[in-house]
Amino acid sequence: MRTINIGLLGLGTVGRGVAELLRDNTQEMTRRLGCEIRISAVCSRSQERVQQLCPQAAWETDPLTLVQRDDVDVVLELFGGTTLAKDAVLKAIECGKHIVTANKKLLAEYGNDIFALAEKNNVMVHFEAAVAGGIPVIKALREGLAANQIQSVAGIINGTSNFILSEMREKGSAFKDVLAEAQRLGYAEADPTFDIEGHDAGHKITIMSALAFGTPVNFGACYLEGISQLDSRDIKYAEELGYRVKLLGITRKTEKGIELRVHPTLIPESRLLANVNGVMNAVRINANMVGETLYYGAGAGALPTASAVVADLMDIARLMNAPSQNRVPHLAFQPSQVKAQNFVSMDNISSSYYLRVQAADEAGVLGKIATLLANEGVSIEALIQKAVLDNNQAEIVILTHHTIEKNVKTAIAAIEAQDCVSAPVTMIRMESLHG
Ligand SMILES: NC(=O)C1=CN([C@@H]2O[C@H](COP(=O)(O)OP(=O)(O)OC[C@H]3O[C@@H](n4cnc5c(N)ncnc54)[C@H](O)[C@@H]3O)[C@@H](O)[C@H]2O)C=CC1
Ligand SMILES: N[C@@H](CC=O)C(=O)O
Ligand code: NA
Repeated sequence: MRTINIGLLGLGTVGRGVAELLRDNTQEMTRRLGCEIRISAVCSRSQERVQQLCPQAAWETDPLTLVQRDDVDVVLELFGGTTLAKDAVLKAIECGKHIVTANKKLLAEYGNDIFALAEKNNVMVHFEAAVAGGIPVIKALREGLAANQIQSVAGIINGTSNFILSEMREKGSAFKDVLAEAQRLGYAEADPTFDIEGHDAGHKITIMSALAFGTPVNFGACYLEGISQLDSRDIKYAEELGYRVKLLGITRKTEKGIELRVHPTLIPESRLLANVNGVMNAVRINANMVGETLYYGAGAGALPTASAVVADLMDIARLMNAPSQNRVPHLAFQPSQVKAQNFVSMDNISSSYYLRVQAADEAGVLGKIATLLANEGVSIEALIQKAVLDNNQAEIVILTHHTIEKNVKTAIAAIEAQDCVSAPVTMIRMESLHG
């Protein structure tokens, strides 16, 4: 029976998961695949860990040496980061080795160079684990939905942020307290900036946007706004109005161009996405033939992520001897058809908005605010006045109809300039999820 030899870079959370999966599922995988997968070499900082998890594999300390070994056919890049991981991936491709990576940062920032080099060297780079971990959403975008024109992708694609938002809603806790809890439970990184400021979700939606619309990967075009500034009051008020607040990655094709953004978003509580809680992920894709499809599951964790890594490995094993035209293109479209397109600036996106205004609790204030919104063509869908605060202050919560973002921003600036308004206006975008 044919054997595919693997070189494994990194034996951290995901690397360990891969080693355990290959140990526990070998028989079933071989039945499906018709060939054997063997880890022949591992680059890890600890030899003891290699002996413990991959006793049959050689220990390498230098990633560039590992990728050049004759007994490595496919390199699994599970280091993370964009320094050594990038050097090792590029070197491996130059040596004609196929790649499986879980590294969304690497692909969102350097994917174009990596895929171009892979095309040139006739190798495959697979990356299912990089987006929504164990959920096969890359497979869906590249293959399952290949007969469609994709219209939009929207997803809860950062488990740490979703855990924090779920706890804030259920327990009314403050952001910083839940973050500490997420760190204690091991969900968030010691430096959780990447998760909570939207970078991780931005990397993932950037990759999905390229696959959906046939563009180069363009992380620079992605608007990022995380959850660190969210106040639990807004989550509570949103809930009273029938909405949940989620950190969404959104990409959408419009007449003006492609929208690509990550930000906290109000979603009607009846929608499935609004009910994805804790560390779970979900991605909703709208496409012109199939309509709406939704993908839900574990977006992180050793074994769910390993499930995606090893499925990629199995795809590569099947296609290794196939002519290159039989392979699925890296960015879903033929390389010659991957074309840059206009991205819509945030000022020009169309959305509805949740606004919270803190103002003097006196006659005429509501009317003044409504007029300032109307002056910019912003129409109000709902308006409630919340509890009277100290010092004769009230909070006014407004939901708007769909409008262009720059109109809302101009209206907010005018509202904030009023003497009766005593704090910056809170603005959260709302998602109608109509495609
Ligand atoms: N942890 C998760 O649930 C998920 C992780 N990912 C991605 O998978 C990749 C790996 O993530 P984790 O396993 O969580 O990270 P990790 O930090 O647990 O593991 C990385 C491992 O690589 C090792 N490493 C890094 N540079 C090395 C070097 N020069 N020589 C030897 N060893 C080196 C580290 O010591 C560590 O053991 C990242 O790109 C991450 O974004 C993707 C989806 C989910
Ligand atoms: N940090 C990520 C896990 C990997 O993608 C998350 O919290 O979802
Ligand atoms: Na995935």
